[in-house]
Amino acid sequence: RQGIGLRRLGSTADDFQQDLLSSLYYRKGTTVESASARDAYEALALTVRDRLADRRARTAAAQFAHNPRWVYYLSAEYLLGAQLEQNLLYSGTGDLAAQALKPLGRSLEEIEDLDVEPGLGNGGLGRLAACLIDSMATRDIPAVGYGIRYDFGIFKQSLEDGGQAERADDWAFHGNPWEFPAPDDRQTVGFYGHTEPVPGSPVRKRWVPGETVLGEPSHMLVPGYNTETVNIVRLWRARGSEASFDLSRFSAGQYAEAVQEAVRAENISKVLYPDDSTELGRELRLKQQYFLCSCSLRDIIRRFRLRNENWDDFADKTIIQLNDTHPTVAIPELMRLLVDEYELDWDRAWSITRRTFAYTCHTLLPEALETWPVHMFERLLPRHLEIIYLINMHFLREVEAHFPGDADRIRRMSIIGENGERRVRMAHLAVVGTEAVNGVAELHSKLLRETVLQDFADLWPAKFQNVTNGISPRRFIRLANPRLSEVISDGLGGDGWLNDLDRLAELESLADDPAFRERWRSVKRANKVDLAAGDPDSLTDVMIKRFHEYKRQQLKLLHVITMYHRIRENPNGDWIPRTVLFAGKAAPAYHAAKHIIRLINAVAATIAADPVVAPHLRVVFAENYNVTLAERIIPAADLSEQISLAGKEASGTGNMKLALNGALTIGTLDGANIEIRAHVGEENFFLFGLDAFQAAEARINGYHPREHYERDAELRAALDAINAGAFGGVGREVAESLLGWDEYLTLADYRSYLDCQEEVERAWRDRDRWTRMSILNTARCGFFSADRTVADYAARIWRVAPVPVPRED
Ligand SMILES: CCc1ccc([C@H](C)CC(=O)N[C@@H]2O[C@H](CO)[C@@H](O)[C@H](O)[C@H]2O)cc1
Repeated sequence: RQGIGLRRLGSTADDFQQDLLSSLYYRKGTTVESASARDAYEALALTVRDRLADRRARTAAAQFAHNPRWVYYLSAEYLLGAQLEQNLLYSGTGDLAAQALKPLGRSLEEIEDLDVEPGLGNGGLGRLAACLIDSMATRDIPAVGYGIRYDFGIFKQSLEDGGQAERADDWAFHGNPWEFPAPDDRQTVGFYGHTEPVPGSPVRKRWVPGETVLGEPSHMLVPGYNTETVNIVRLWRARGSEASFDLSRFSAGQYAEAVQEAVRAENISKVLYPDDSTELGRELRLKQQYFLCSCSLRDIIRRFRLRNENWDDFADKTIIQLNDTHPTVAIPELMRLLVDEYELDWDRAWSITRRTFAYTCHTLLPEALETWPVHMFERLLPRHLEIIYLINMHFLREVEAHFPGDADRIRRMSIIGENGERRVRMAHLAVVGTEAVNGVAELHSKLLRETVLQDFADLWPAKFQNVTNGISPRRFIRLANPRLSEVISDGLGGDGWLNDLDRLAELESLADDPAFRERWRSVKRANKVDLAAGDPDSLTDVMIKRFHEYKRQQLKLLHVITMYHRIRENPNGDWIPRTVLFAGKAAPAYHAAKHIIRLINAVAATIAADPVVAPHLRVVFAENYNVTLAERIIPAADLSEQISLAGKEASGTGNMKLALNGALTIGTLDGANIEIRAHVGEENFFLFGLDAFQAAEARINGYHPREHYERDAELRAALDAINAGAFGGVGREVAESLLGWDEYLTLADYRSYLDCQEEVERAWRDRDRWTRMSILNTARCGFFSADRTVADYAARIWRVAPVPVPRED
């Protein structure tokens, strides 16, 4: 195929205008006169997409020619956020777009409101995946993200009489102009069925699936910032096979039966599971995980064989990062493909497989570590269970060799859990089948080595690493906070810092400049006016994250109730006006978390209705927290609540986003809080509470939450008020669990937290001190760029180097 030259897309305002009109006429089939707002949005999206596709073509050619080691990021979740603003920024066409929309009588703001965000994730893990693929492109690393194109993303949250209500999120109801369907790259995926021996081969088997579905990919462009590279994220959607529509049944009037096979197939990618910490063990979820892995591995092998024919080069040309245990079944799937379909012998296949995969663990919660019943595996993936047994057999021999006669260790480390129902321990399989295992913050990685995965760290110490999370500065300060970005670019002479976030350190000297501090304060105030959550001069105290008892939104609530009591007891006190803003979703089946949401809204209503307290204190619950809302709240925050029980939050990434935007953190020594405090300086961080070791000790030495209730009058008053029904009779379940087991030592940390909040108020009263601390937080957050995170993965785990993409072909 000879490369015929494509006429390059012009870069002038007129070129852009012409391209927008041609998209409107030829791709939307309408005219300027009759174009709807959505027509204008889609025409604009296609015009911007073309410019990125131009770079994509050159990227694909350069990367293909280089035949590098490819990074494949396998994730069941991606929280990509809204695309238009990002792609306007990354294509440098923001002003051209605003200009070109004028003749259509449309403004960019109006059009941007039509840009939905694909909510294909729950929280931290999904957003991290999006930040990392953004940084891989920005760092010119050849990479592909693989995921699932759920028809329905994370549910839409609304409040109904103070409680969370969920509605299906049909995110692509109006279509998605940012994706390229690629039906030619469809893959066939099998389920159920049985295996048959292959004559003459002791190991190979023939799997006869009982059911097959098609996996159809569509990809979205992942542009790098200030570079030519444009990578892709490929999302798989399940379809019934061509023959899945049963015409005879249809013509017999059995309409449902006629389409049932297709419906069954499509159900696989129908909806994202909304749990972010408790595995429900649903078979459909395992089906989703295998569907993702089988489609992606076949696509990866197809790409490998385009440039390579020797299987022994596979691991040198491929590194697959497993985003938590959710895609771990990819390990036995690659073994199945290499042994059963490509007829490699077991040991050769295993050495390739182990060198191909790496695993990132994102949690410490035992209930979040996935295990699947052996009987479910046997039914759904019979061949994979056989392969897992073989992997386990070889592995336990290795354990036996290292720790002869240590039966208990064998039982603890086995991939198959035998206590009670036999279950496949996916984290064990992930550690055994990969060459690198990492946690997502120093403390988390240390606790992984010393607790949940200690046995494995004893056996393979070199395998365990840490790669502290990071965030995309393009989305979470440049796009979210243009005012602050402008102040920074003025101070640093241009926006180079967006590709080199450590340059923020140059701001430190400006912290002593009163004029700069004044500008800094006015930006924060303007962002608070935009957010309109409350009095822009009040201390905006923000807690935005998924609801979970370990994150301790309940502790923030006890502080609010105590403030409420204090103000009522001393109405004329010199109170600092404070706006407490909560946002976040609870997994629909997580009732304890939903009780906390209900109590927050009841307390908010009680305070709002109280003429004595309302002038000083306001509680707001912002509905339907997602990436777009985060981009609105973070720039307006003064105080960042990172108050999880030490040892429970693997890292956190919201903490990084808030600190980068000049919010001061009140937090425990948990996850990345520790590293944030180390970078911004202890004097610029409000620390409280037990550390991870003390928390573990407290539980071991017998923890009695009632003792704190008895001992602390303000705490007792807060809990008694809840139990007395002071807040619309809501919240008794919350008080009960705190006075009962209090799993996350909320009462133990209450007093230290309250004292720390007084420290916060003392600092707030000194505006210059607060503003200096805020500037220094931003200046010292360079480390938390996802570009640094990706550079760490590339150097220490992926062992890949950037592949530059030429500006012109
Ligand atoms: C099986 C159900 C399930 C689903 C998702 C998860 C995720 C691992 C939960 C998650 O999002 N973890 C968060 O990952 C972030 C990115 O590394 C960290 O910053 C957060 O601390 C961690 O809670 C666990 C269990």
